[in-house]
Amino acid sequence: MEKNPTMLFVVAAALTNEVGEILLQMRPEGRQMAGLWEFPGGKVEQGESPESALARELKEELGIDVAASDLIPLTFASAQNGDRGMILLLYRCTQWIGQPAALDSPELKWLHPCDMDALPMPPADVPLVNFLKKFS
Ligand SMILES: Nc1nc2c([nH]c(=O)n2[C@H]2C[C@H](O)[C@@H](COP(=O)(O)OP(=O)(O)OP(=O)(O)O)O2)c(=O)[nH]1
Repeated sequence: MEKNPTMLFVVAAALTNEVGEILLQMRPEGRQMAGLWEFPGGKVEQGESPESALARELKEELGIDVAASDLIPLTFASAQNGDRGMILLLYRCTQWIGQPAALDSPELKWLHPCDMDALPMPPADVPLVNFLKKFS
């Protein structure tokens, strides 16, 4: 990280329910990529581990409590984010406390990975969705 201080790390969760559906949220108006559907998550802040950043984002965005040990690394994507390189880390999560609520987005949707092609998502998410379609 020190050798590449411009790299942006983003963490995201494939929150998966008992029938294999995964939660997506719509990015709100006024934000970059508004209206696109994304995996809940956000940027890793200075001094945070990826897992504690993701647990923080899931609390802020959905109001749920997740233990860092329940975040299972799944896959990652590398993409350009404006003028910066971005690494997007996707974790599987099947255990949490609370009911996910749309605290930071206009809408939430549970859907199977094979149905995600029907929704507009950020370009960086394409390899993540392809991975989920293959291995979910
Ligand atoms: N959470 C999330 N972000 C994604 C996905 N795909 C993708 O390209 N991104 C991008 C969008 C944003 O440029 C960046 C995440 O930043 P964000 O703005 O949501 O982060 P944040 O919650 O920390 O918000 P902020 O404090 O910077 O406003 O990653 C995804 O599936 N989930």
